[in-house]
Amino acid sequence: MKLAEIIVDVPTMQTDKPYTYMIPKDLENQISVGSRVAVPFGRGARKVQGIIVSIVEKFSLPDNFKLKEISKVMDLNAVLNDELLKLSKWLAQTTYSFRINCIDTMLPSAMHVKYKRVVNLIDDNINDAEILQLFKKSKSIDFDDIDSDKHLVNKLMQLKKNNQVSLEYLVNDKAISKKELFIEKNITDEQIKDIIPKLRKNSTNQLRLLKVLLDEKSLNIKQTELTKKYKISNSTINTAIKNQWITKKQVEIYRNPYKRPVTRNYPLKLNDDQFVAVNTVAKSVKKHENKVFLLEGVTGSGKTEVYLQTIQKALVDGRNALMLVPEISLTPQIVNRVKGRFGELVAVLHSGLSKGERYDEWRRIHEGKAQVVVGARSAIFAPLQNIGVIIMDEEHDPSYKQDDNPRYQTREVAKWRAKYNNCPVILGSATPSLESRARASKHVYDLIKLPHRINNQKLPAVSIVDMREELANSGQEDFSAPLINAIKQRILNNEQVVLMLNRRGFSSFVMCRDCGFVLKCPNCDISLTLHMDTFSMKCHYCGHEEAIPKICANCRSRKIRYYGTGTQKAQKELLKLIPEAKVLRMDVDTTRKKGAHEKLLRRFGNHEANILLGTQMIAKGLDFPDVTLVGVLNADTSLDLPDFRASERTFQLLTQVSGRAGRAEKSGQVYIQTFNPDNYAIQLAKSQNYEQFYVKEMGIRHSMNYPPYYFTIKITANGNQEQQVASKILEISRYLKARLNSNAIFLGPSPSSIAKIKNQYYYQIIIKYKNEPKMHECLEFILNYYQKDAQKGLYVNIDSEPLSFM
Ligand SMILES: Nc1ncnc2c1ncn2[C@@H]1O[C@H](COP(=O)(O)OP(=O)(O)OP(=O)(O)O)[C@@H](O)[C@H]1O
Ligand SMILES: [Zn+2]
Ligand SMILES: [Zn+2]
Repeated sequence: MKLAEIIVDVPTMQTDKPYTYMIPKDLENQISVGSRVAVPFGRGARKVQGIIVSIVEKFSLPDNFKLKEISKVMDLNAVLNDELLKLSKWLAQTTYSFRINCIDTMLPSAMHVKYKRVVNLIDDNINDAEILQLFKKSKSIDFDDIDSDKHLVNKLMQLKKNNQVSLEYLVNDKAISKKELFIEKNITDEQIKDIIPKLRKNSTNQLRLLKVLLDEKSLNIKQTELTKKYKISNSTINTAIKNQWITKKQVEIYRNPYKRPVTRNYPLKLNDDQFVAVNTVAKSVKKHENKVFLLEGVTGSGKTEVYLQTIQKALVDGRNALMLVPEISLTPQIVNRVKGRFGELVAVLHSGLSKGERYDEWRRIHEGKAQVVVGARSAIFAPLQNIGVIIMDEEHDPSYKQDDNPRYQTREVAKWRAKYNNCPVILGSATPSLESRARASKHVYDLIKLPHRINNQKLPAVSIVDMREELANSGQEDFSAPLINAIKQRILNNEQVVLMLNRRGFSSFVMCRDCGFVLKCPNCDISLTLHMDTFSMKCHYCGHEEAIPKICANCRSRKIRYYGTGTQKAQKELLKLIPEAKVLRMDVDTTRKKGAHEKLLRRFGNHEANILLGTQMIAKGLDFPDVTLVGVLNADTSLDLPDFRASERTFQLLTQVSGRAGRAEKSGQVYIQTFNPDNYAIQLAKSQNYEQFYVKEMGIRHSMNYPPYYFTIKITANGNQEQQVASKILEISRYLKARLNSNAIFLGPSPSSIAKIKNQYYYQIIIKYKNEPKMHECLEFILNYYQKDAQKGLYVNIDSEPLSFM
């Protein structure tokens, strides 16, 4: 007999210990390692999802030893191969999360299972009116629809005892593949020519159909094509089926998210630096050598072309390629460049796709039909095999770290997969993360530099505008005189402008001018954000929404002031100052609809506007030759964050956005408006000198004992009883202090910077450490030990190398 070791998904009590189940004879052929199954768990009929991690053959079991059987196989083929199964194990260990969690993250969301309870009517002769009413429409009903009705539930439980109804637990996923009806020719052209003369005179519709069949070279036509293009009615089709001329069949098709044809592009002739870069990496690709390259190339130095030609080399060697970009929907330009180069071989995974589209792309990769995968963070788990190179563009980007369980850093996963596949990784950026640059200094990574822009075009000239003076002189706080003049000049020259409003998320709010009262969310410790599109106040954490107040809730004053420089407000302001400007606004409000982002960029590319005004989302990847001016309206907001990475983020953002100017023949100019003109991050962004910034910032990190000199761990506890949460985190802190070296530095325990979200209180400790052989073991203990509290609604989370300390 065959037994399977299965990791099960029991939401209230997670564990990585596999459970053993019998494989029923009739399922033996359908099951393999890496398959998802539904299994009974615990007492009762409850079923949960599980994944098979190994299969063993046994001749007999000890007496009295009973094993439960697998109930159902959820996939026809294993969903996880050997590599991804091993990866899930490593991921669970290094991110302090549970393996089933990791597996769920690795699969497209369409495959995430839904648990459902249904009640089936067994005994038709029940004469209770209420129960009969319940089962009037169908013999099985959704238990979740009625489970709040205690009276009804009691009745049903009684009936269940009498075996008159049964309760069933179902495990289903939402993965639906799309099917379309096709018409298949059943007769040869010769036969058609025979039939035509024999048709009755008035059978004009039949005649038309036969003629189409003669003209159509292929044997398969979509039914919709027959009806729409050739205007053949469904009744004609049905008659033809009766005559056995044609048959209907269902064909599974892949949804193609890219309806717009991409223009083909061809490899460019590389400049010397690019040539060296491509060939250095290609050597490793060829030798199946596991190495990490840090490609440090200034903005507009042609990094993308280096990626594309390296991918080409891998394909020529018969291997596949994985390319990651941050939040891909934000950079349709890059997707088009990859698709335009490699066409049908490319699969794209990103959050802008519908669930179904994502699932289809995933299956294309799973079935080996795609050789190049481009995607955002979670694409690192694409089931691509035989990988020859992994590329991470903008490797410093914060979106590469997942801030929910499993809290992984994509870079680390990329390195793991590269090792498994014996291939190189390219980490590319104009402003590498300090961690990566430091590793390159220590020769853990190989550093490749592209120090010049394409065609030796100069980096744009950056001017810093002191907004303290502007405010004093003209009262202007959004647009300084030099910036306005420069914009007017560009409009006259028919050149283009990119303006960035550095938003921290909560920039627009309302405040009482008399008492300073700010409206807060009743569920979260955060002020509500003003939304002019819906004319309401919203909480970005829990979705709470209410009307914009007219009267202060605190002092009843009517003097409510709207604060914050939202993009809408900036646009209005700008049009007041320059009425002839044509402005496209790009922010969360204007890009909510699918494809809106791409459309805006296309319109800008077509010169339908001379100004693109947006939030951080315009800072990256855009490559428009006529943009000669970039303005940063408020450089300071990211500096104000109480976080040790604030300067690094600010420098990266300013350098990235500056890099949008002067990328082609015309040279570029940048204005950075700031209230902190002397800050080093802003000063160094002026010279766009990454290396200098790196040295300076490393000095500060060293003196403050911050990463990359220290490793960091953040432990958070949350629950709805503040007292319990606080004492839990204290307990954890004591436990660790007793076991770690005395030179480990503890920050906290303290409330998190947003101490309450959705009525949950958050407390945290941060530990900075150098060498702690016991750390891993201690954290695993904490993770497992506090599972018992999860059932009571008290949660403990561990974040290894958190992005921020907030
Ligand atoms: N060898 C080359 N010859 C001519 N043009 C090139 C070459 N390589 C790249 N380019 C062009 O130079 C421009 C900038 O290149 P690319 O967008 O790859 O830069 P990048 O380094 O990725 O920039 P950023 O980091 O700012 O996004 C693009 O329009 C690209 O087509
Ligand atoms: Zn007030
Ligand atoms: Zn809220």
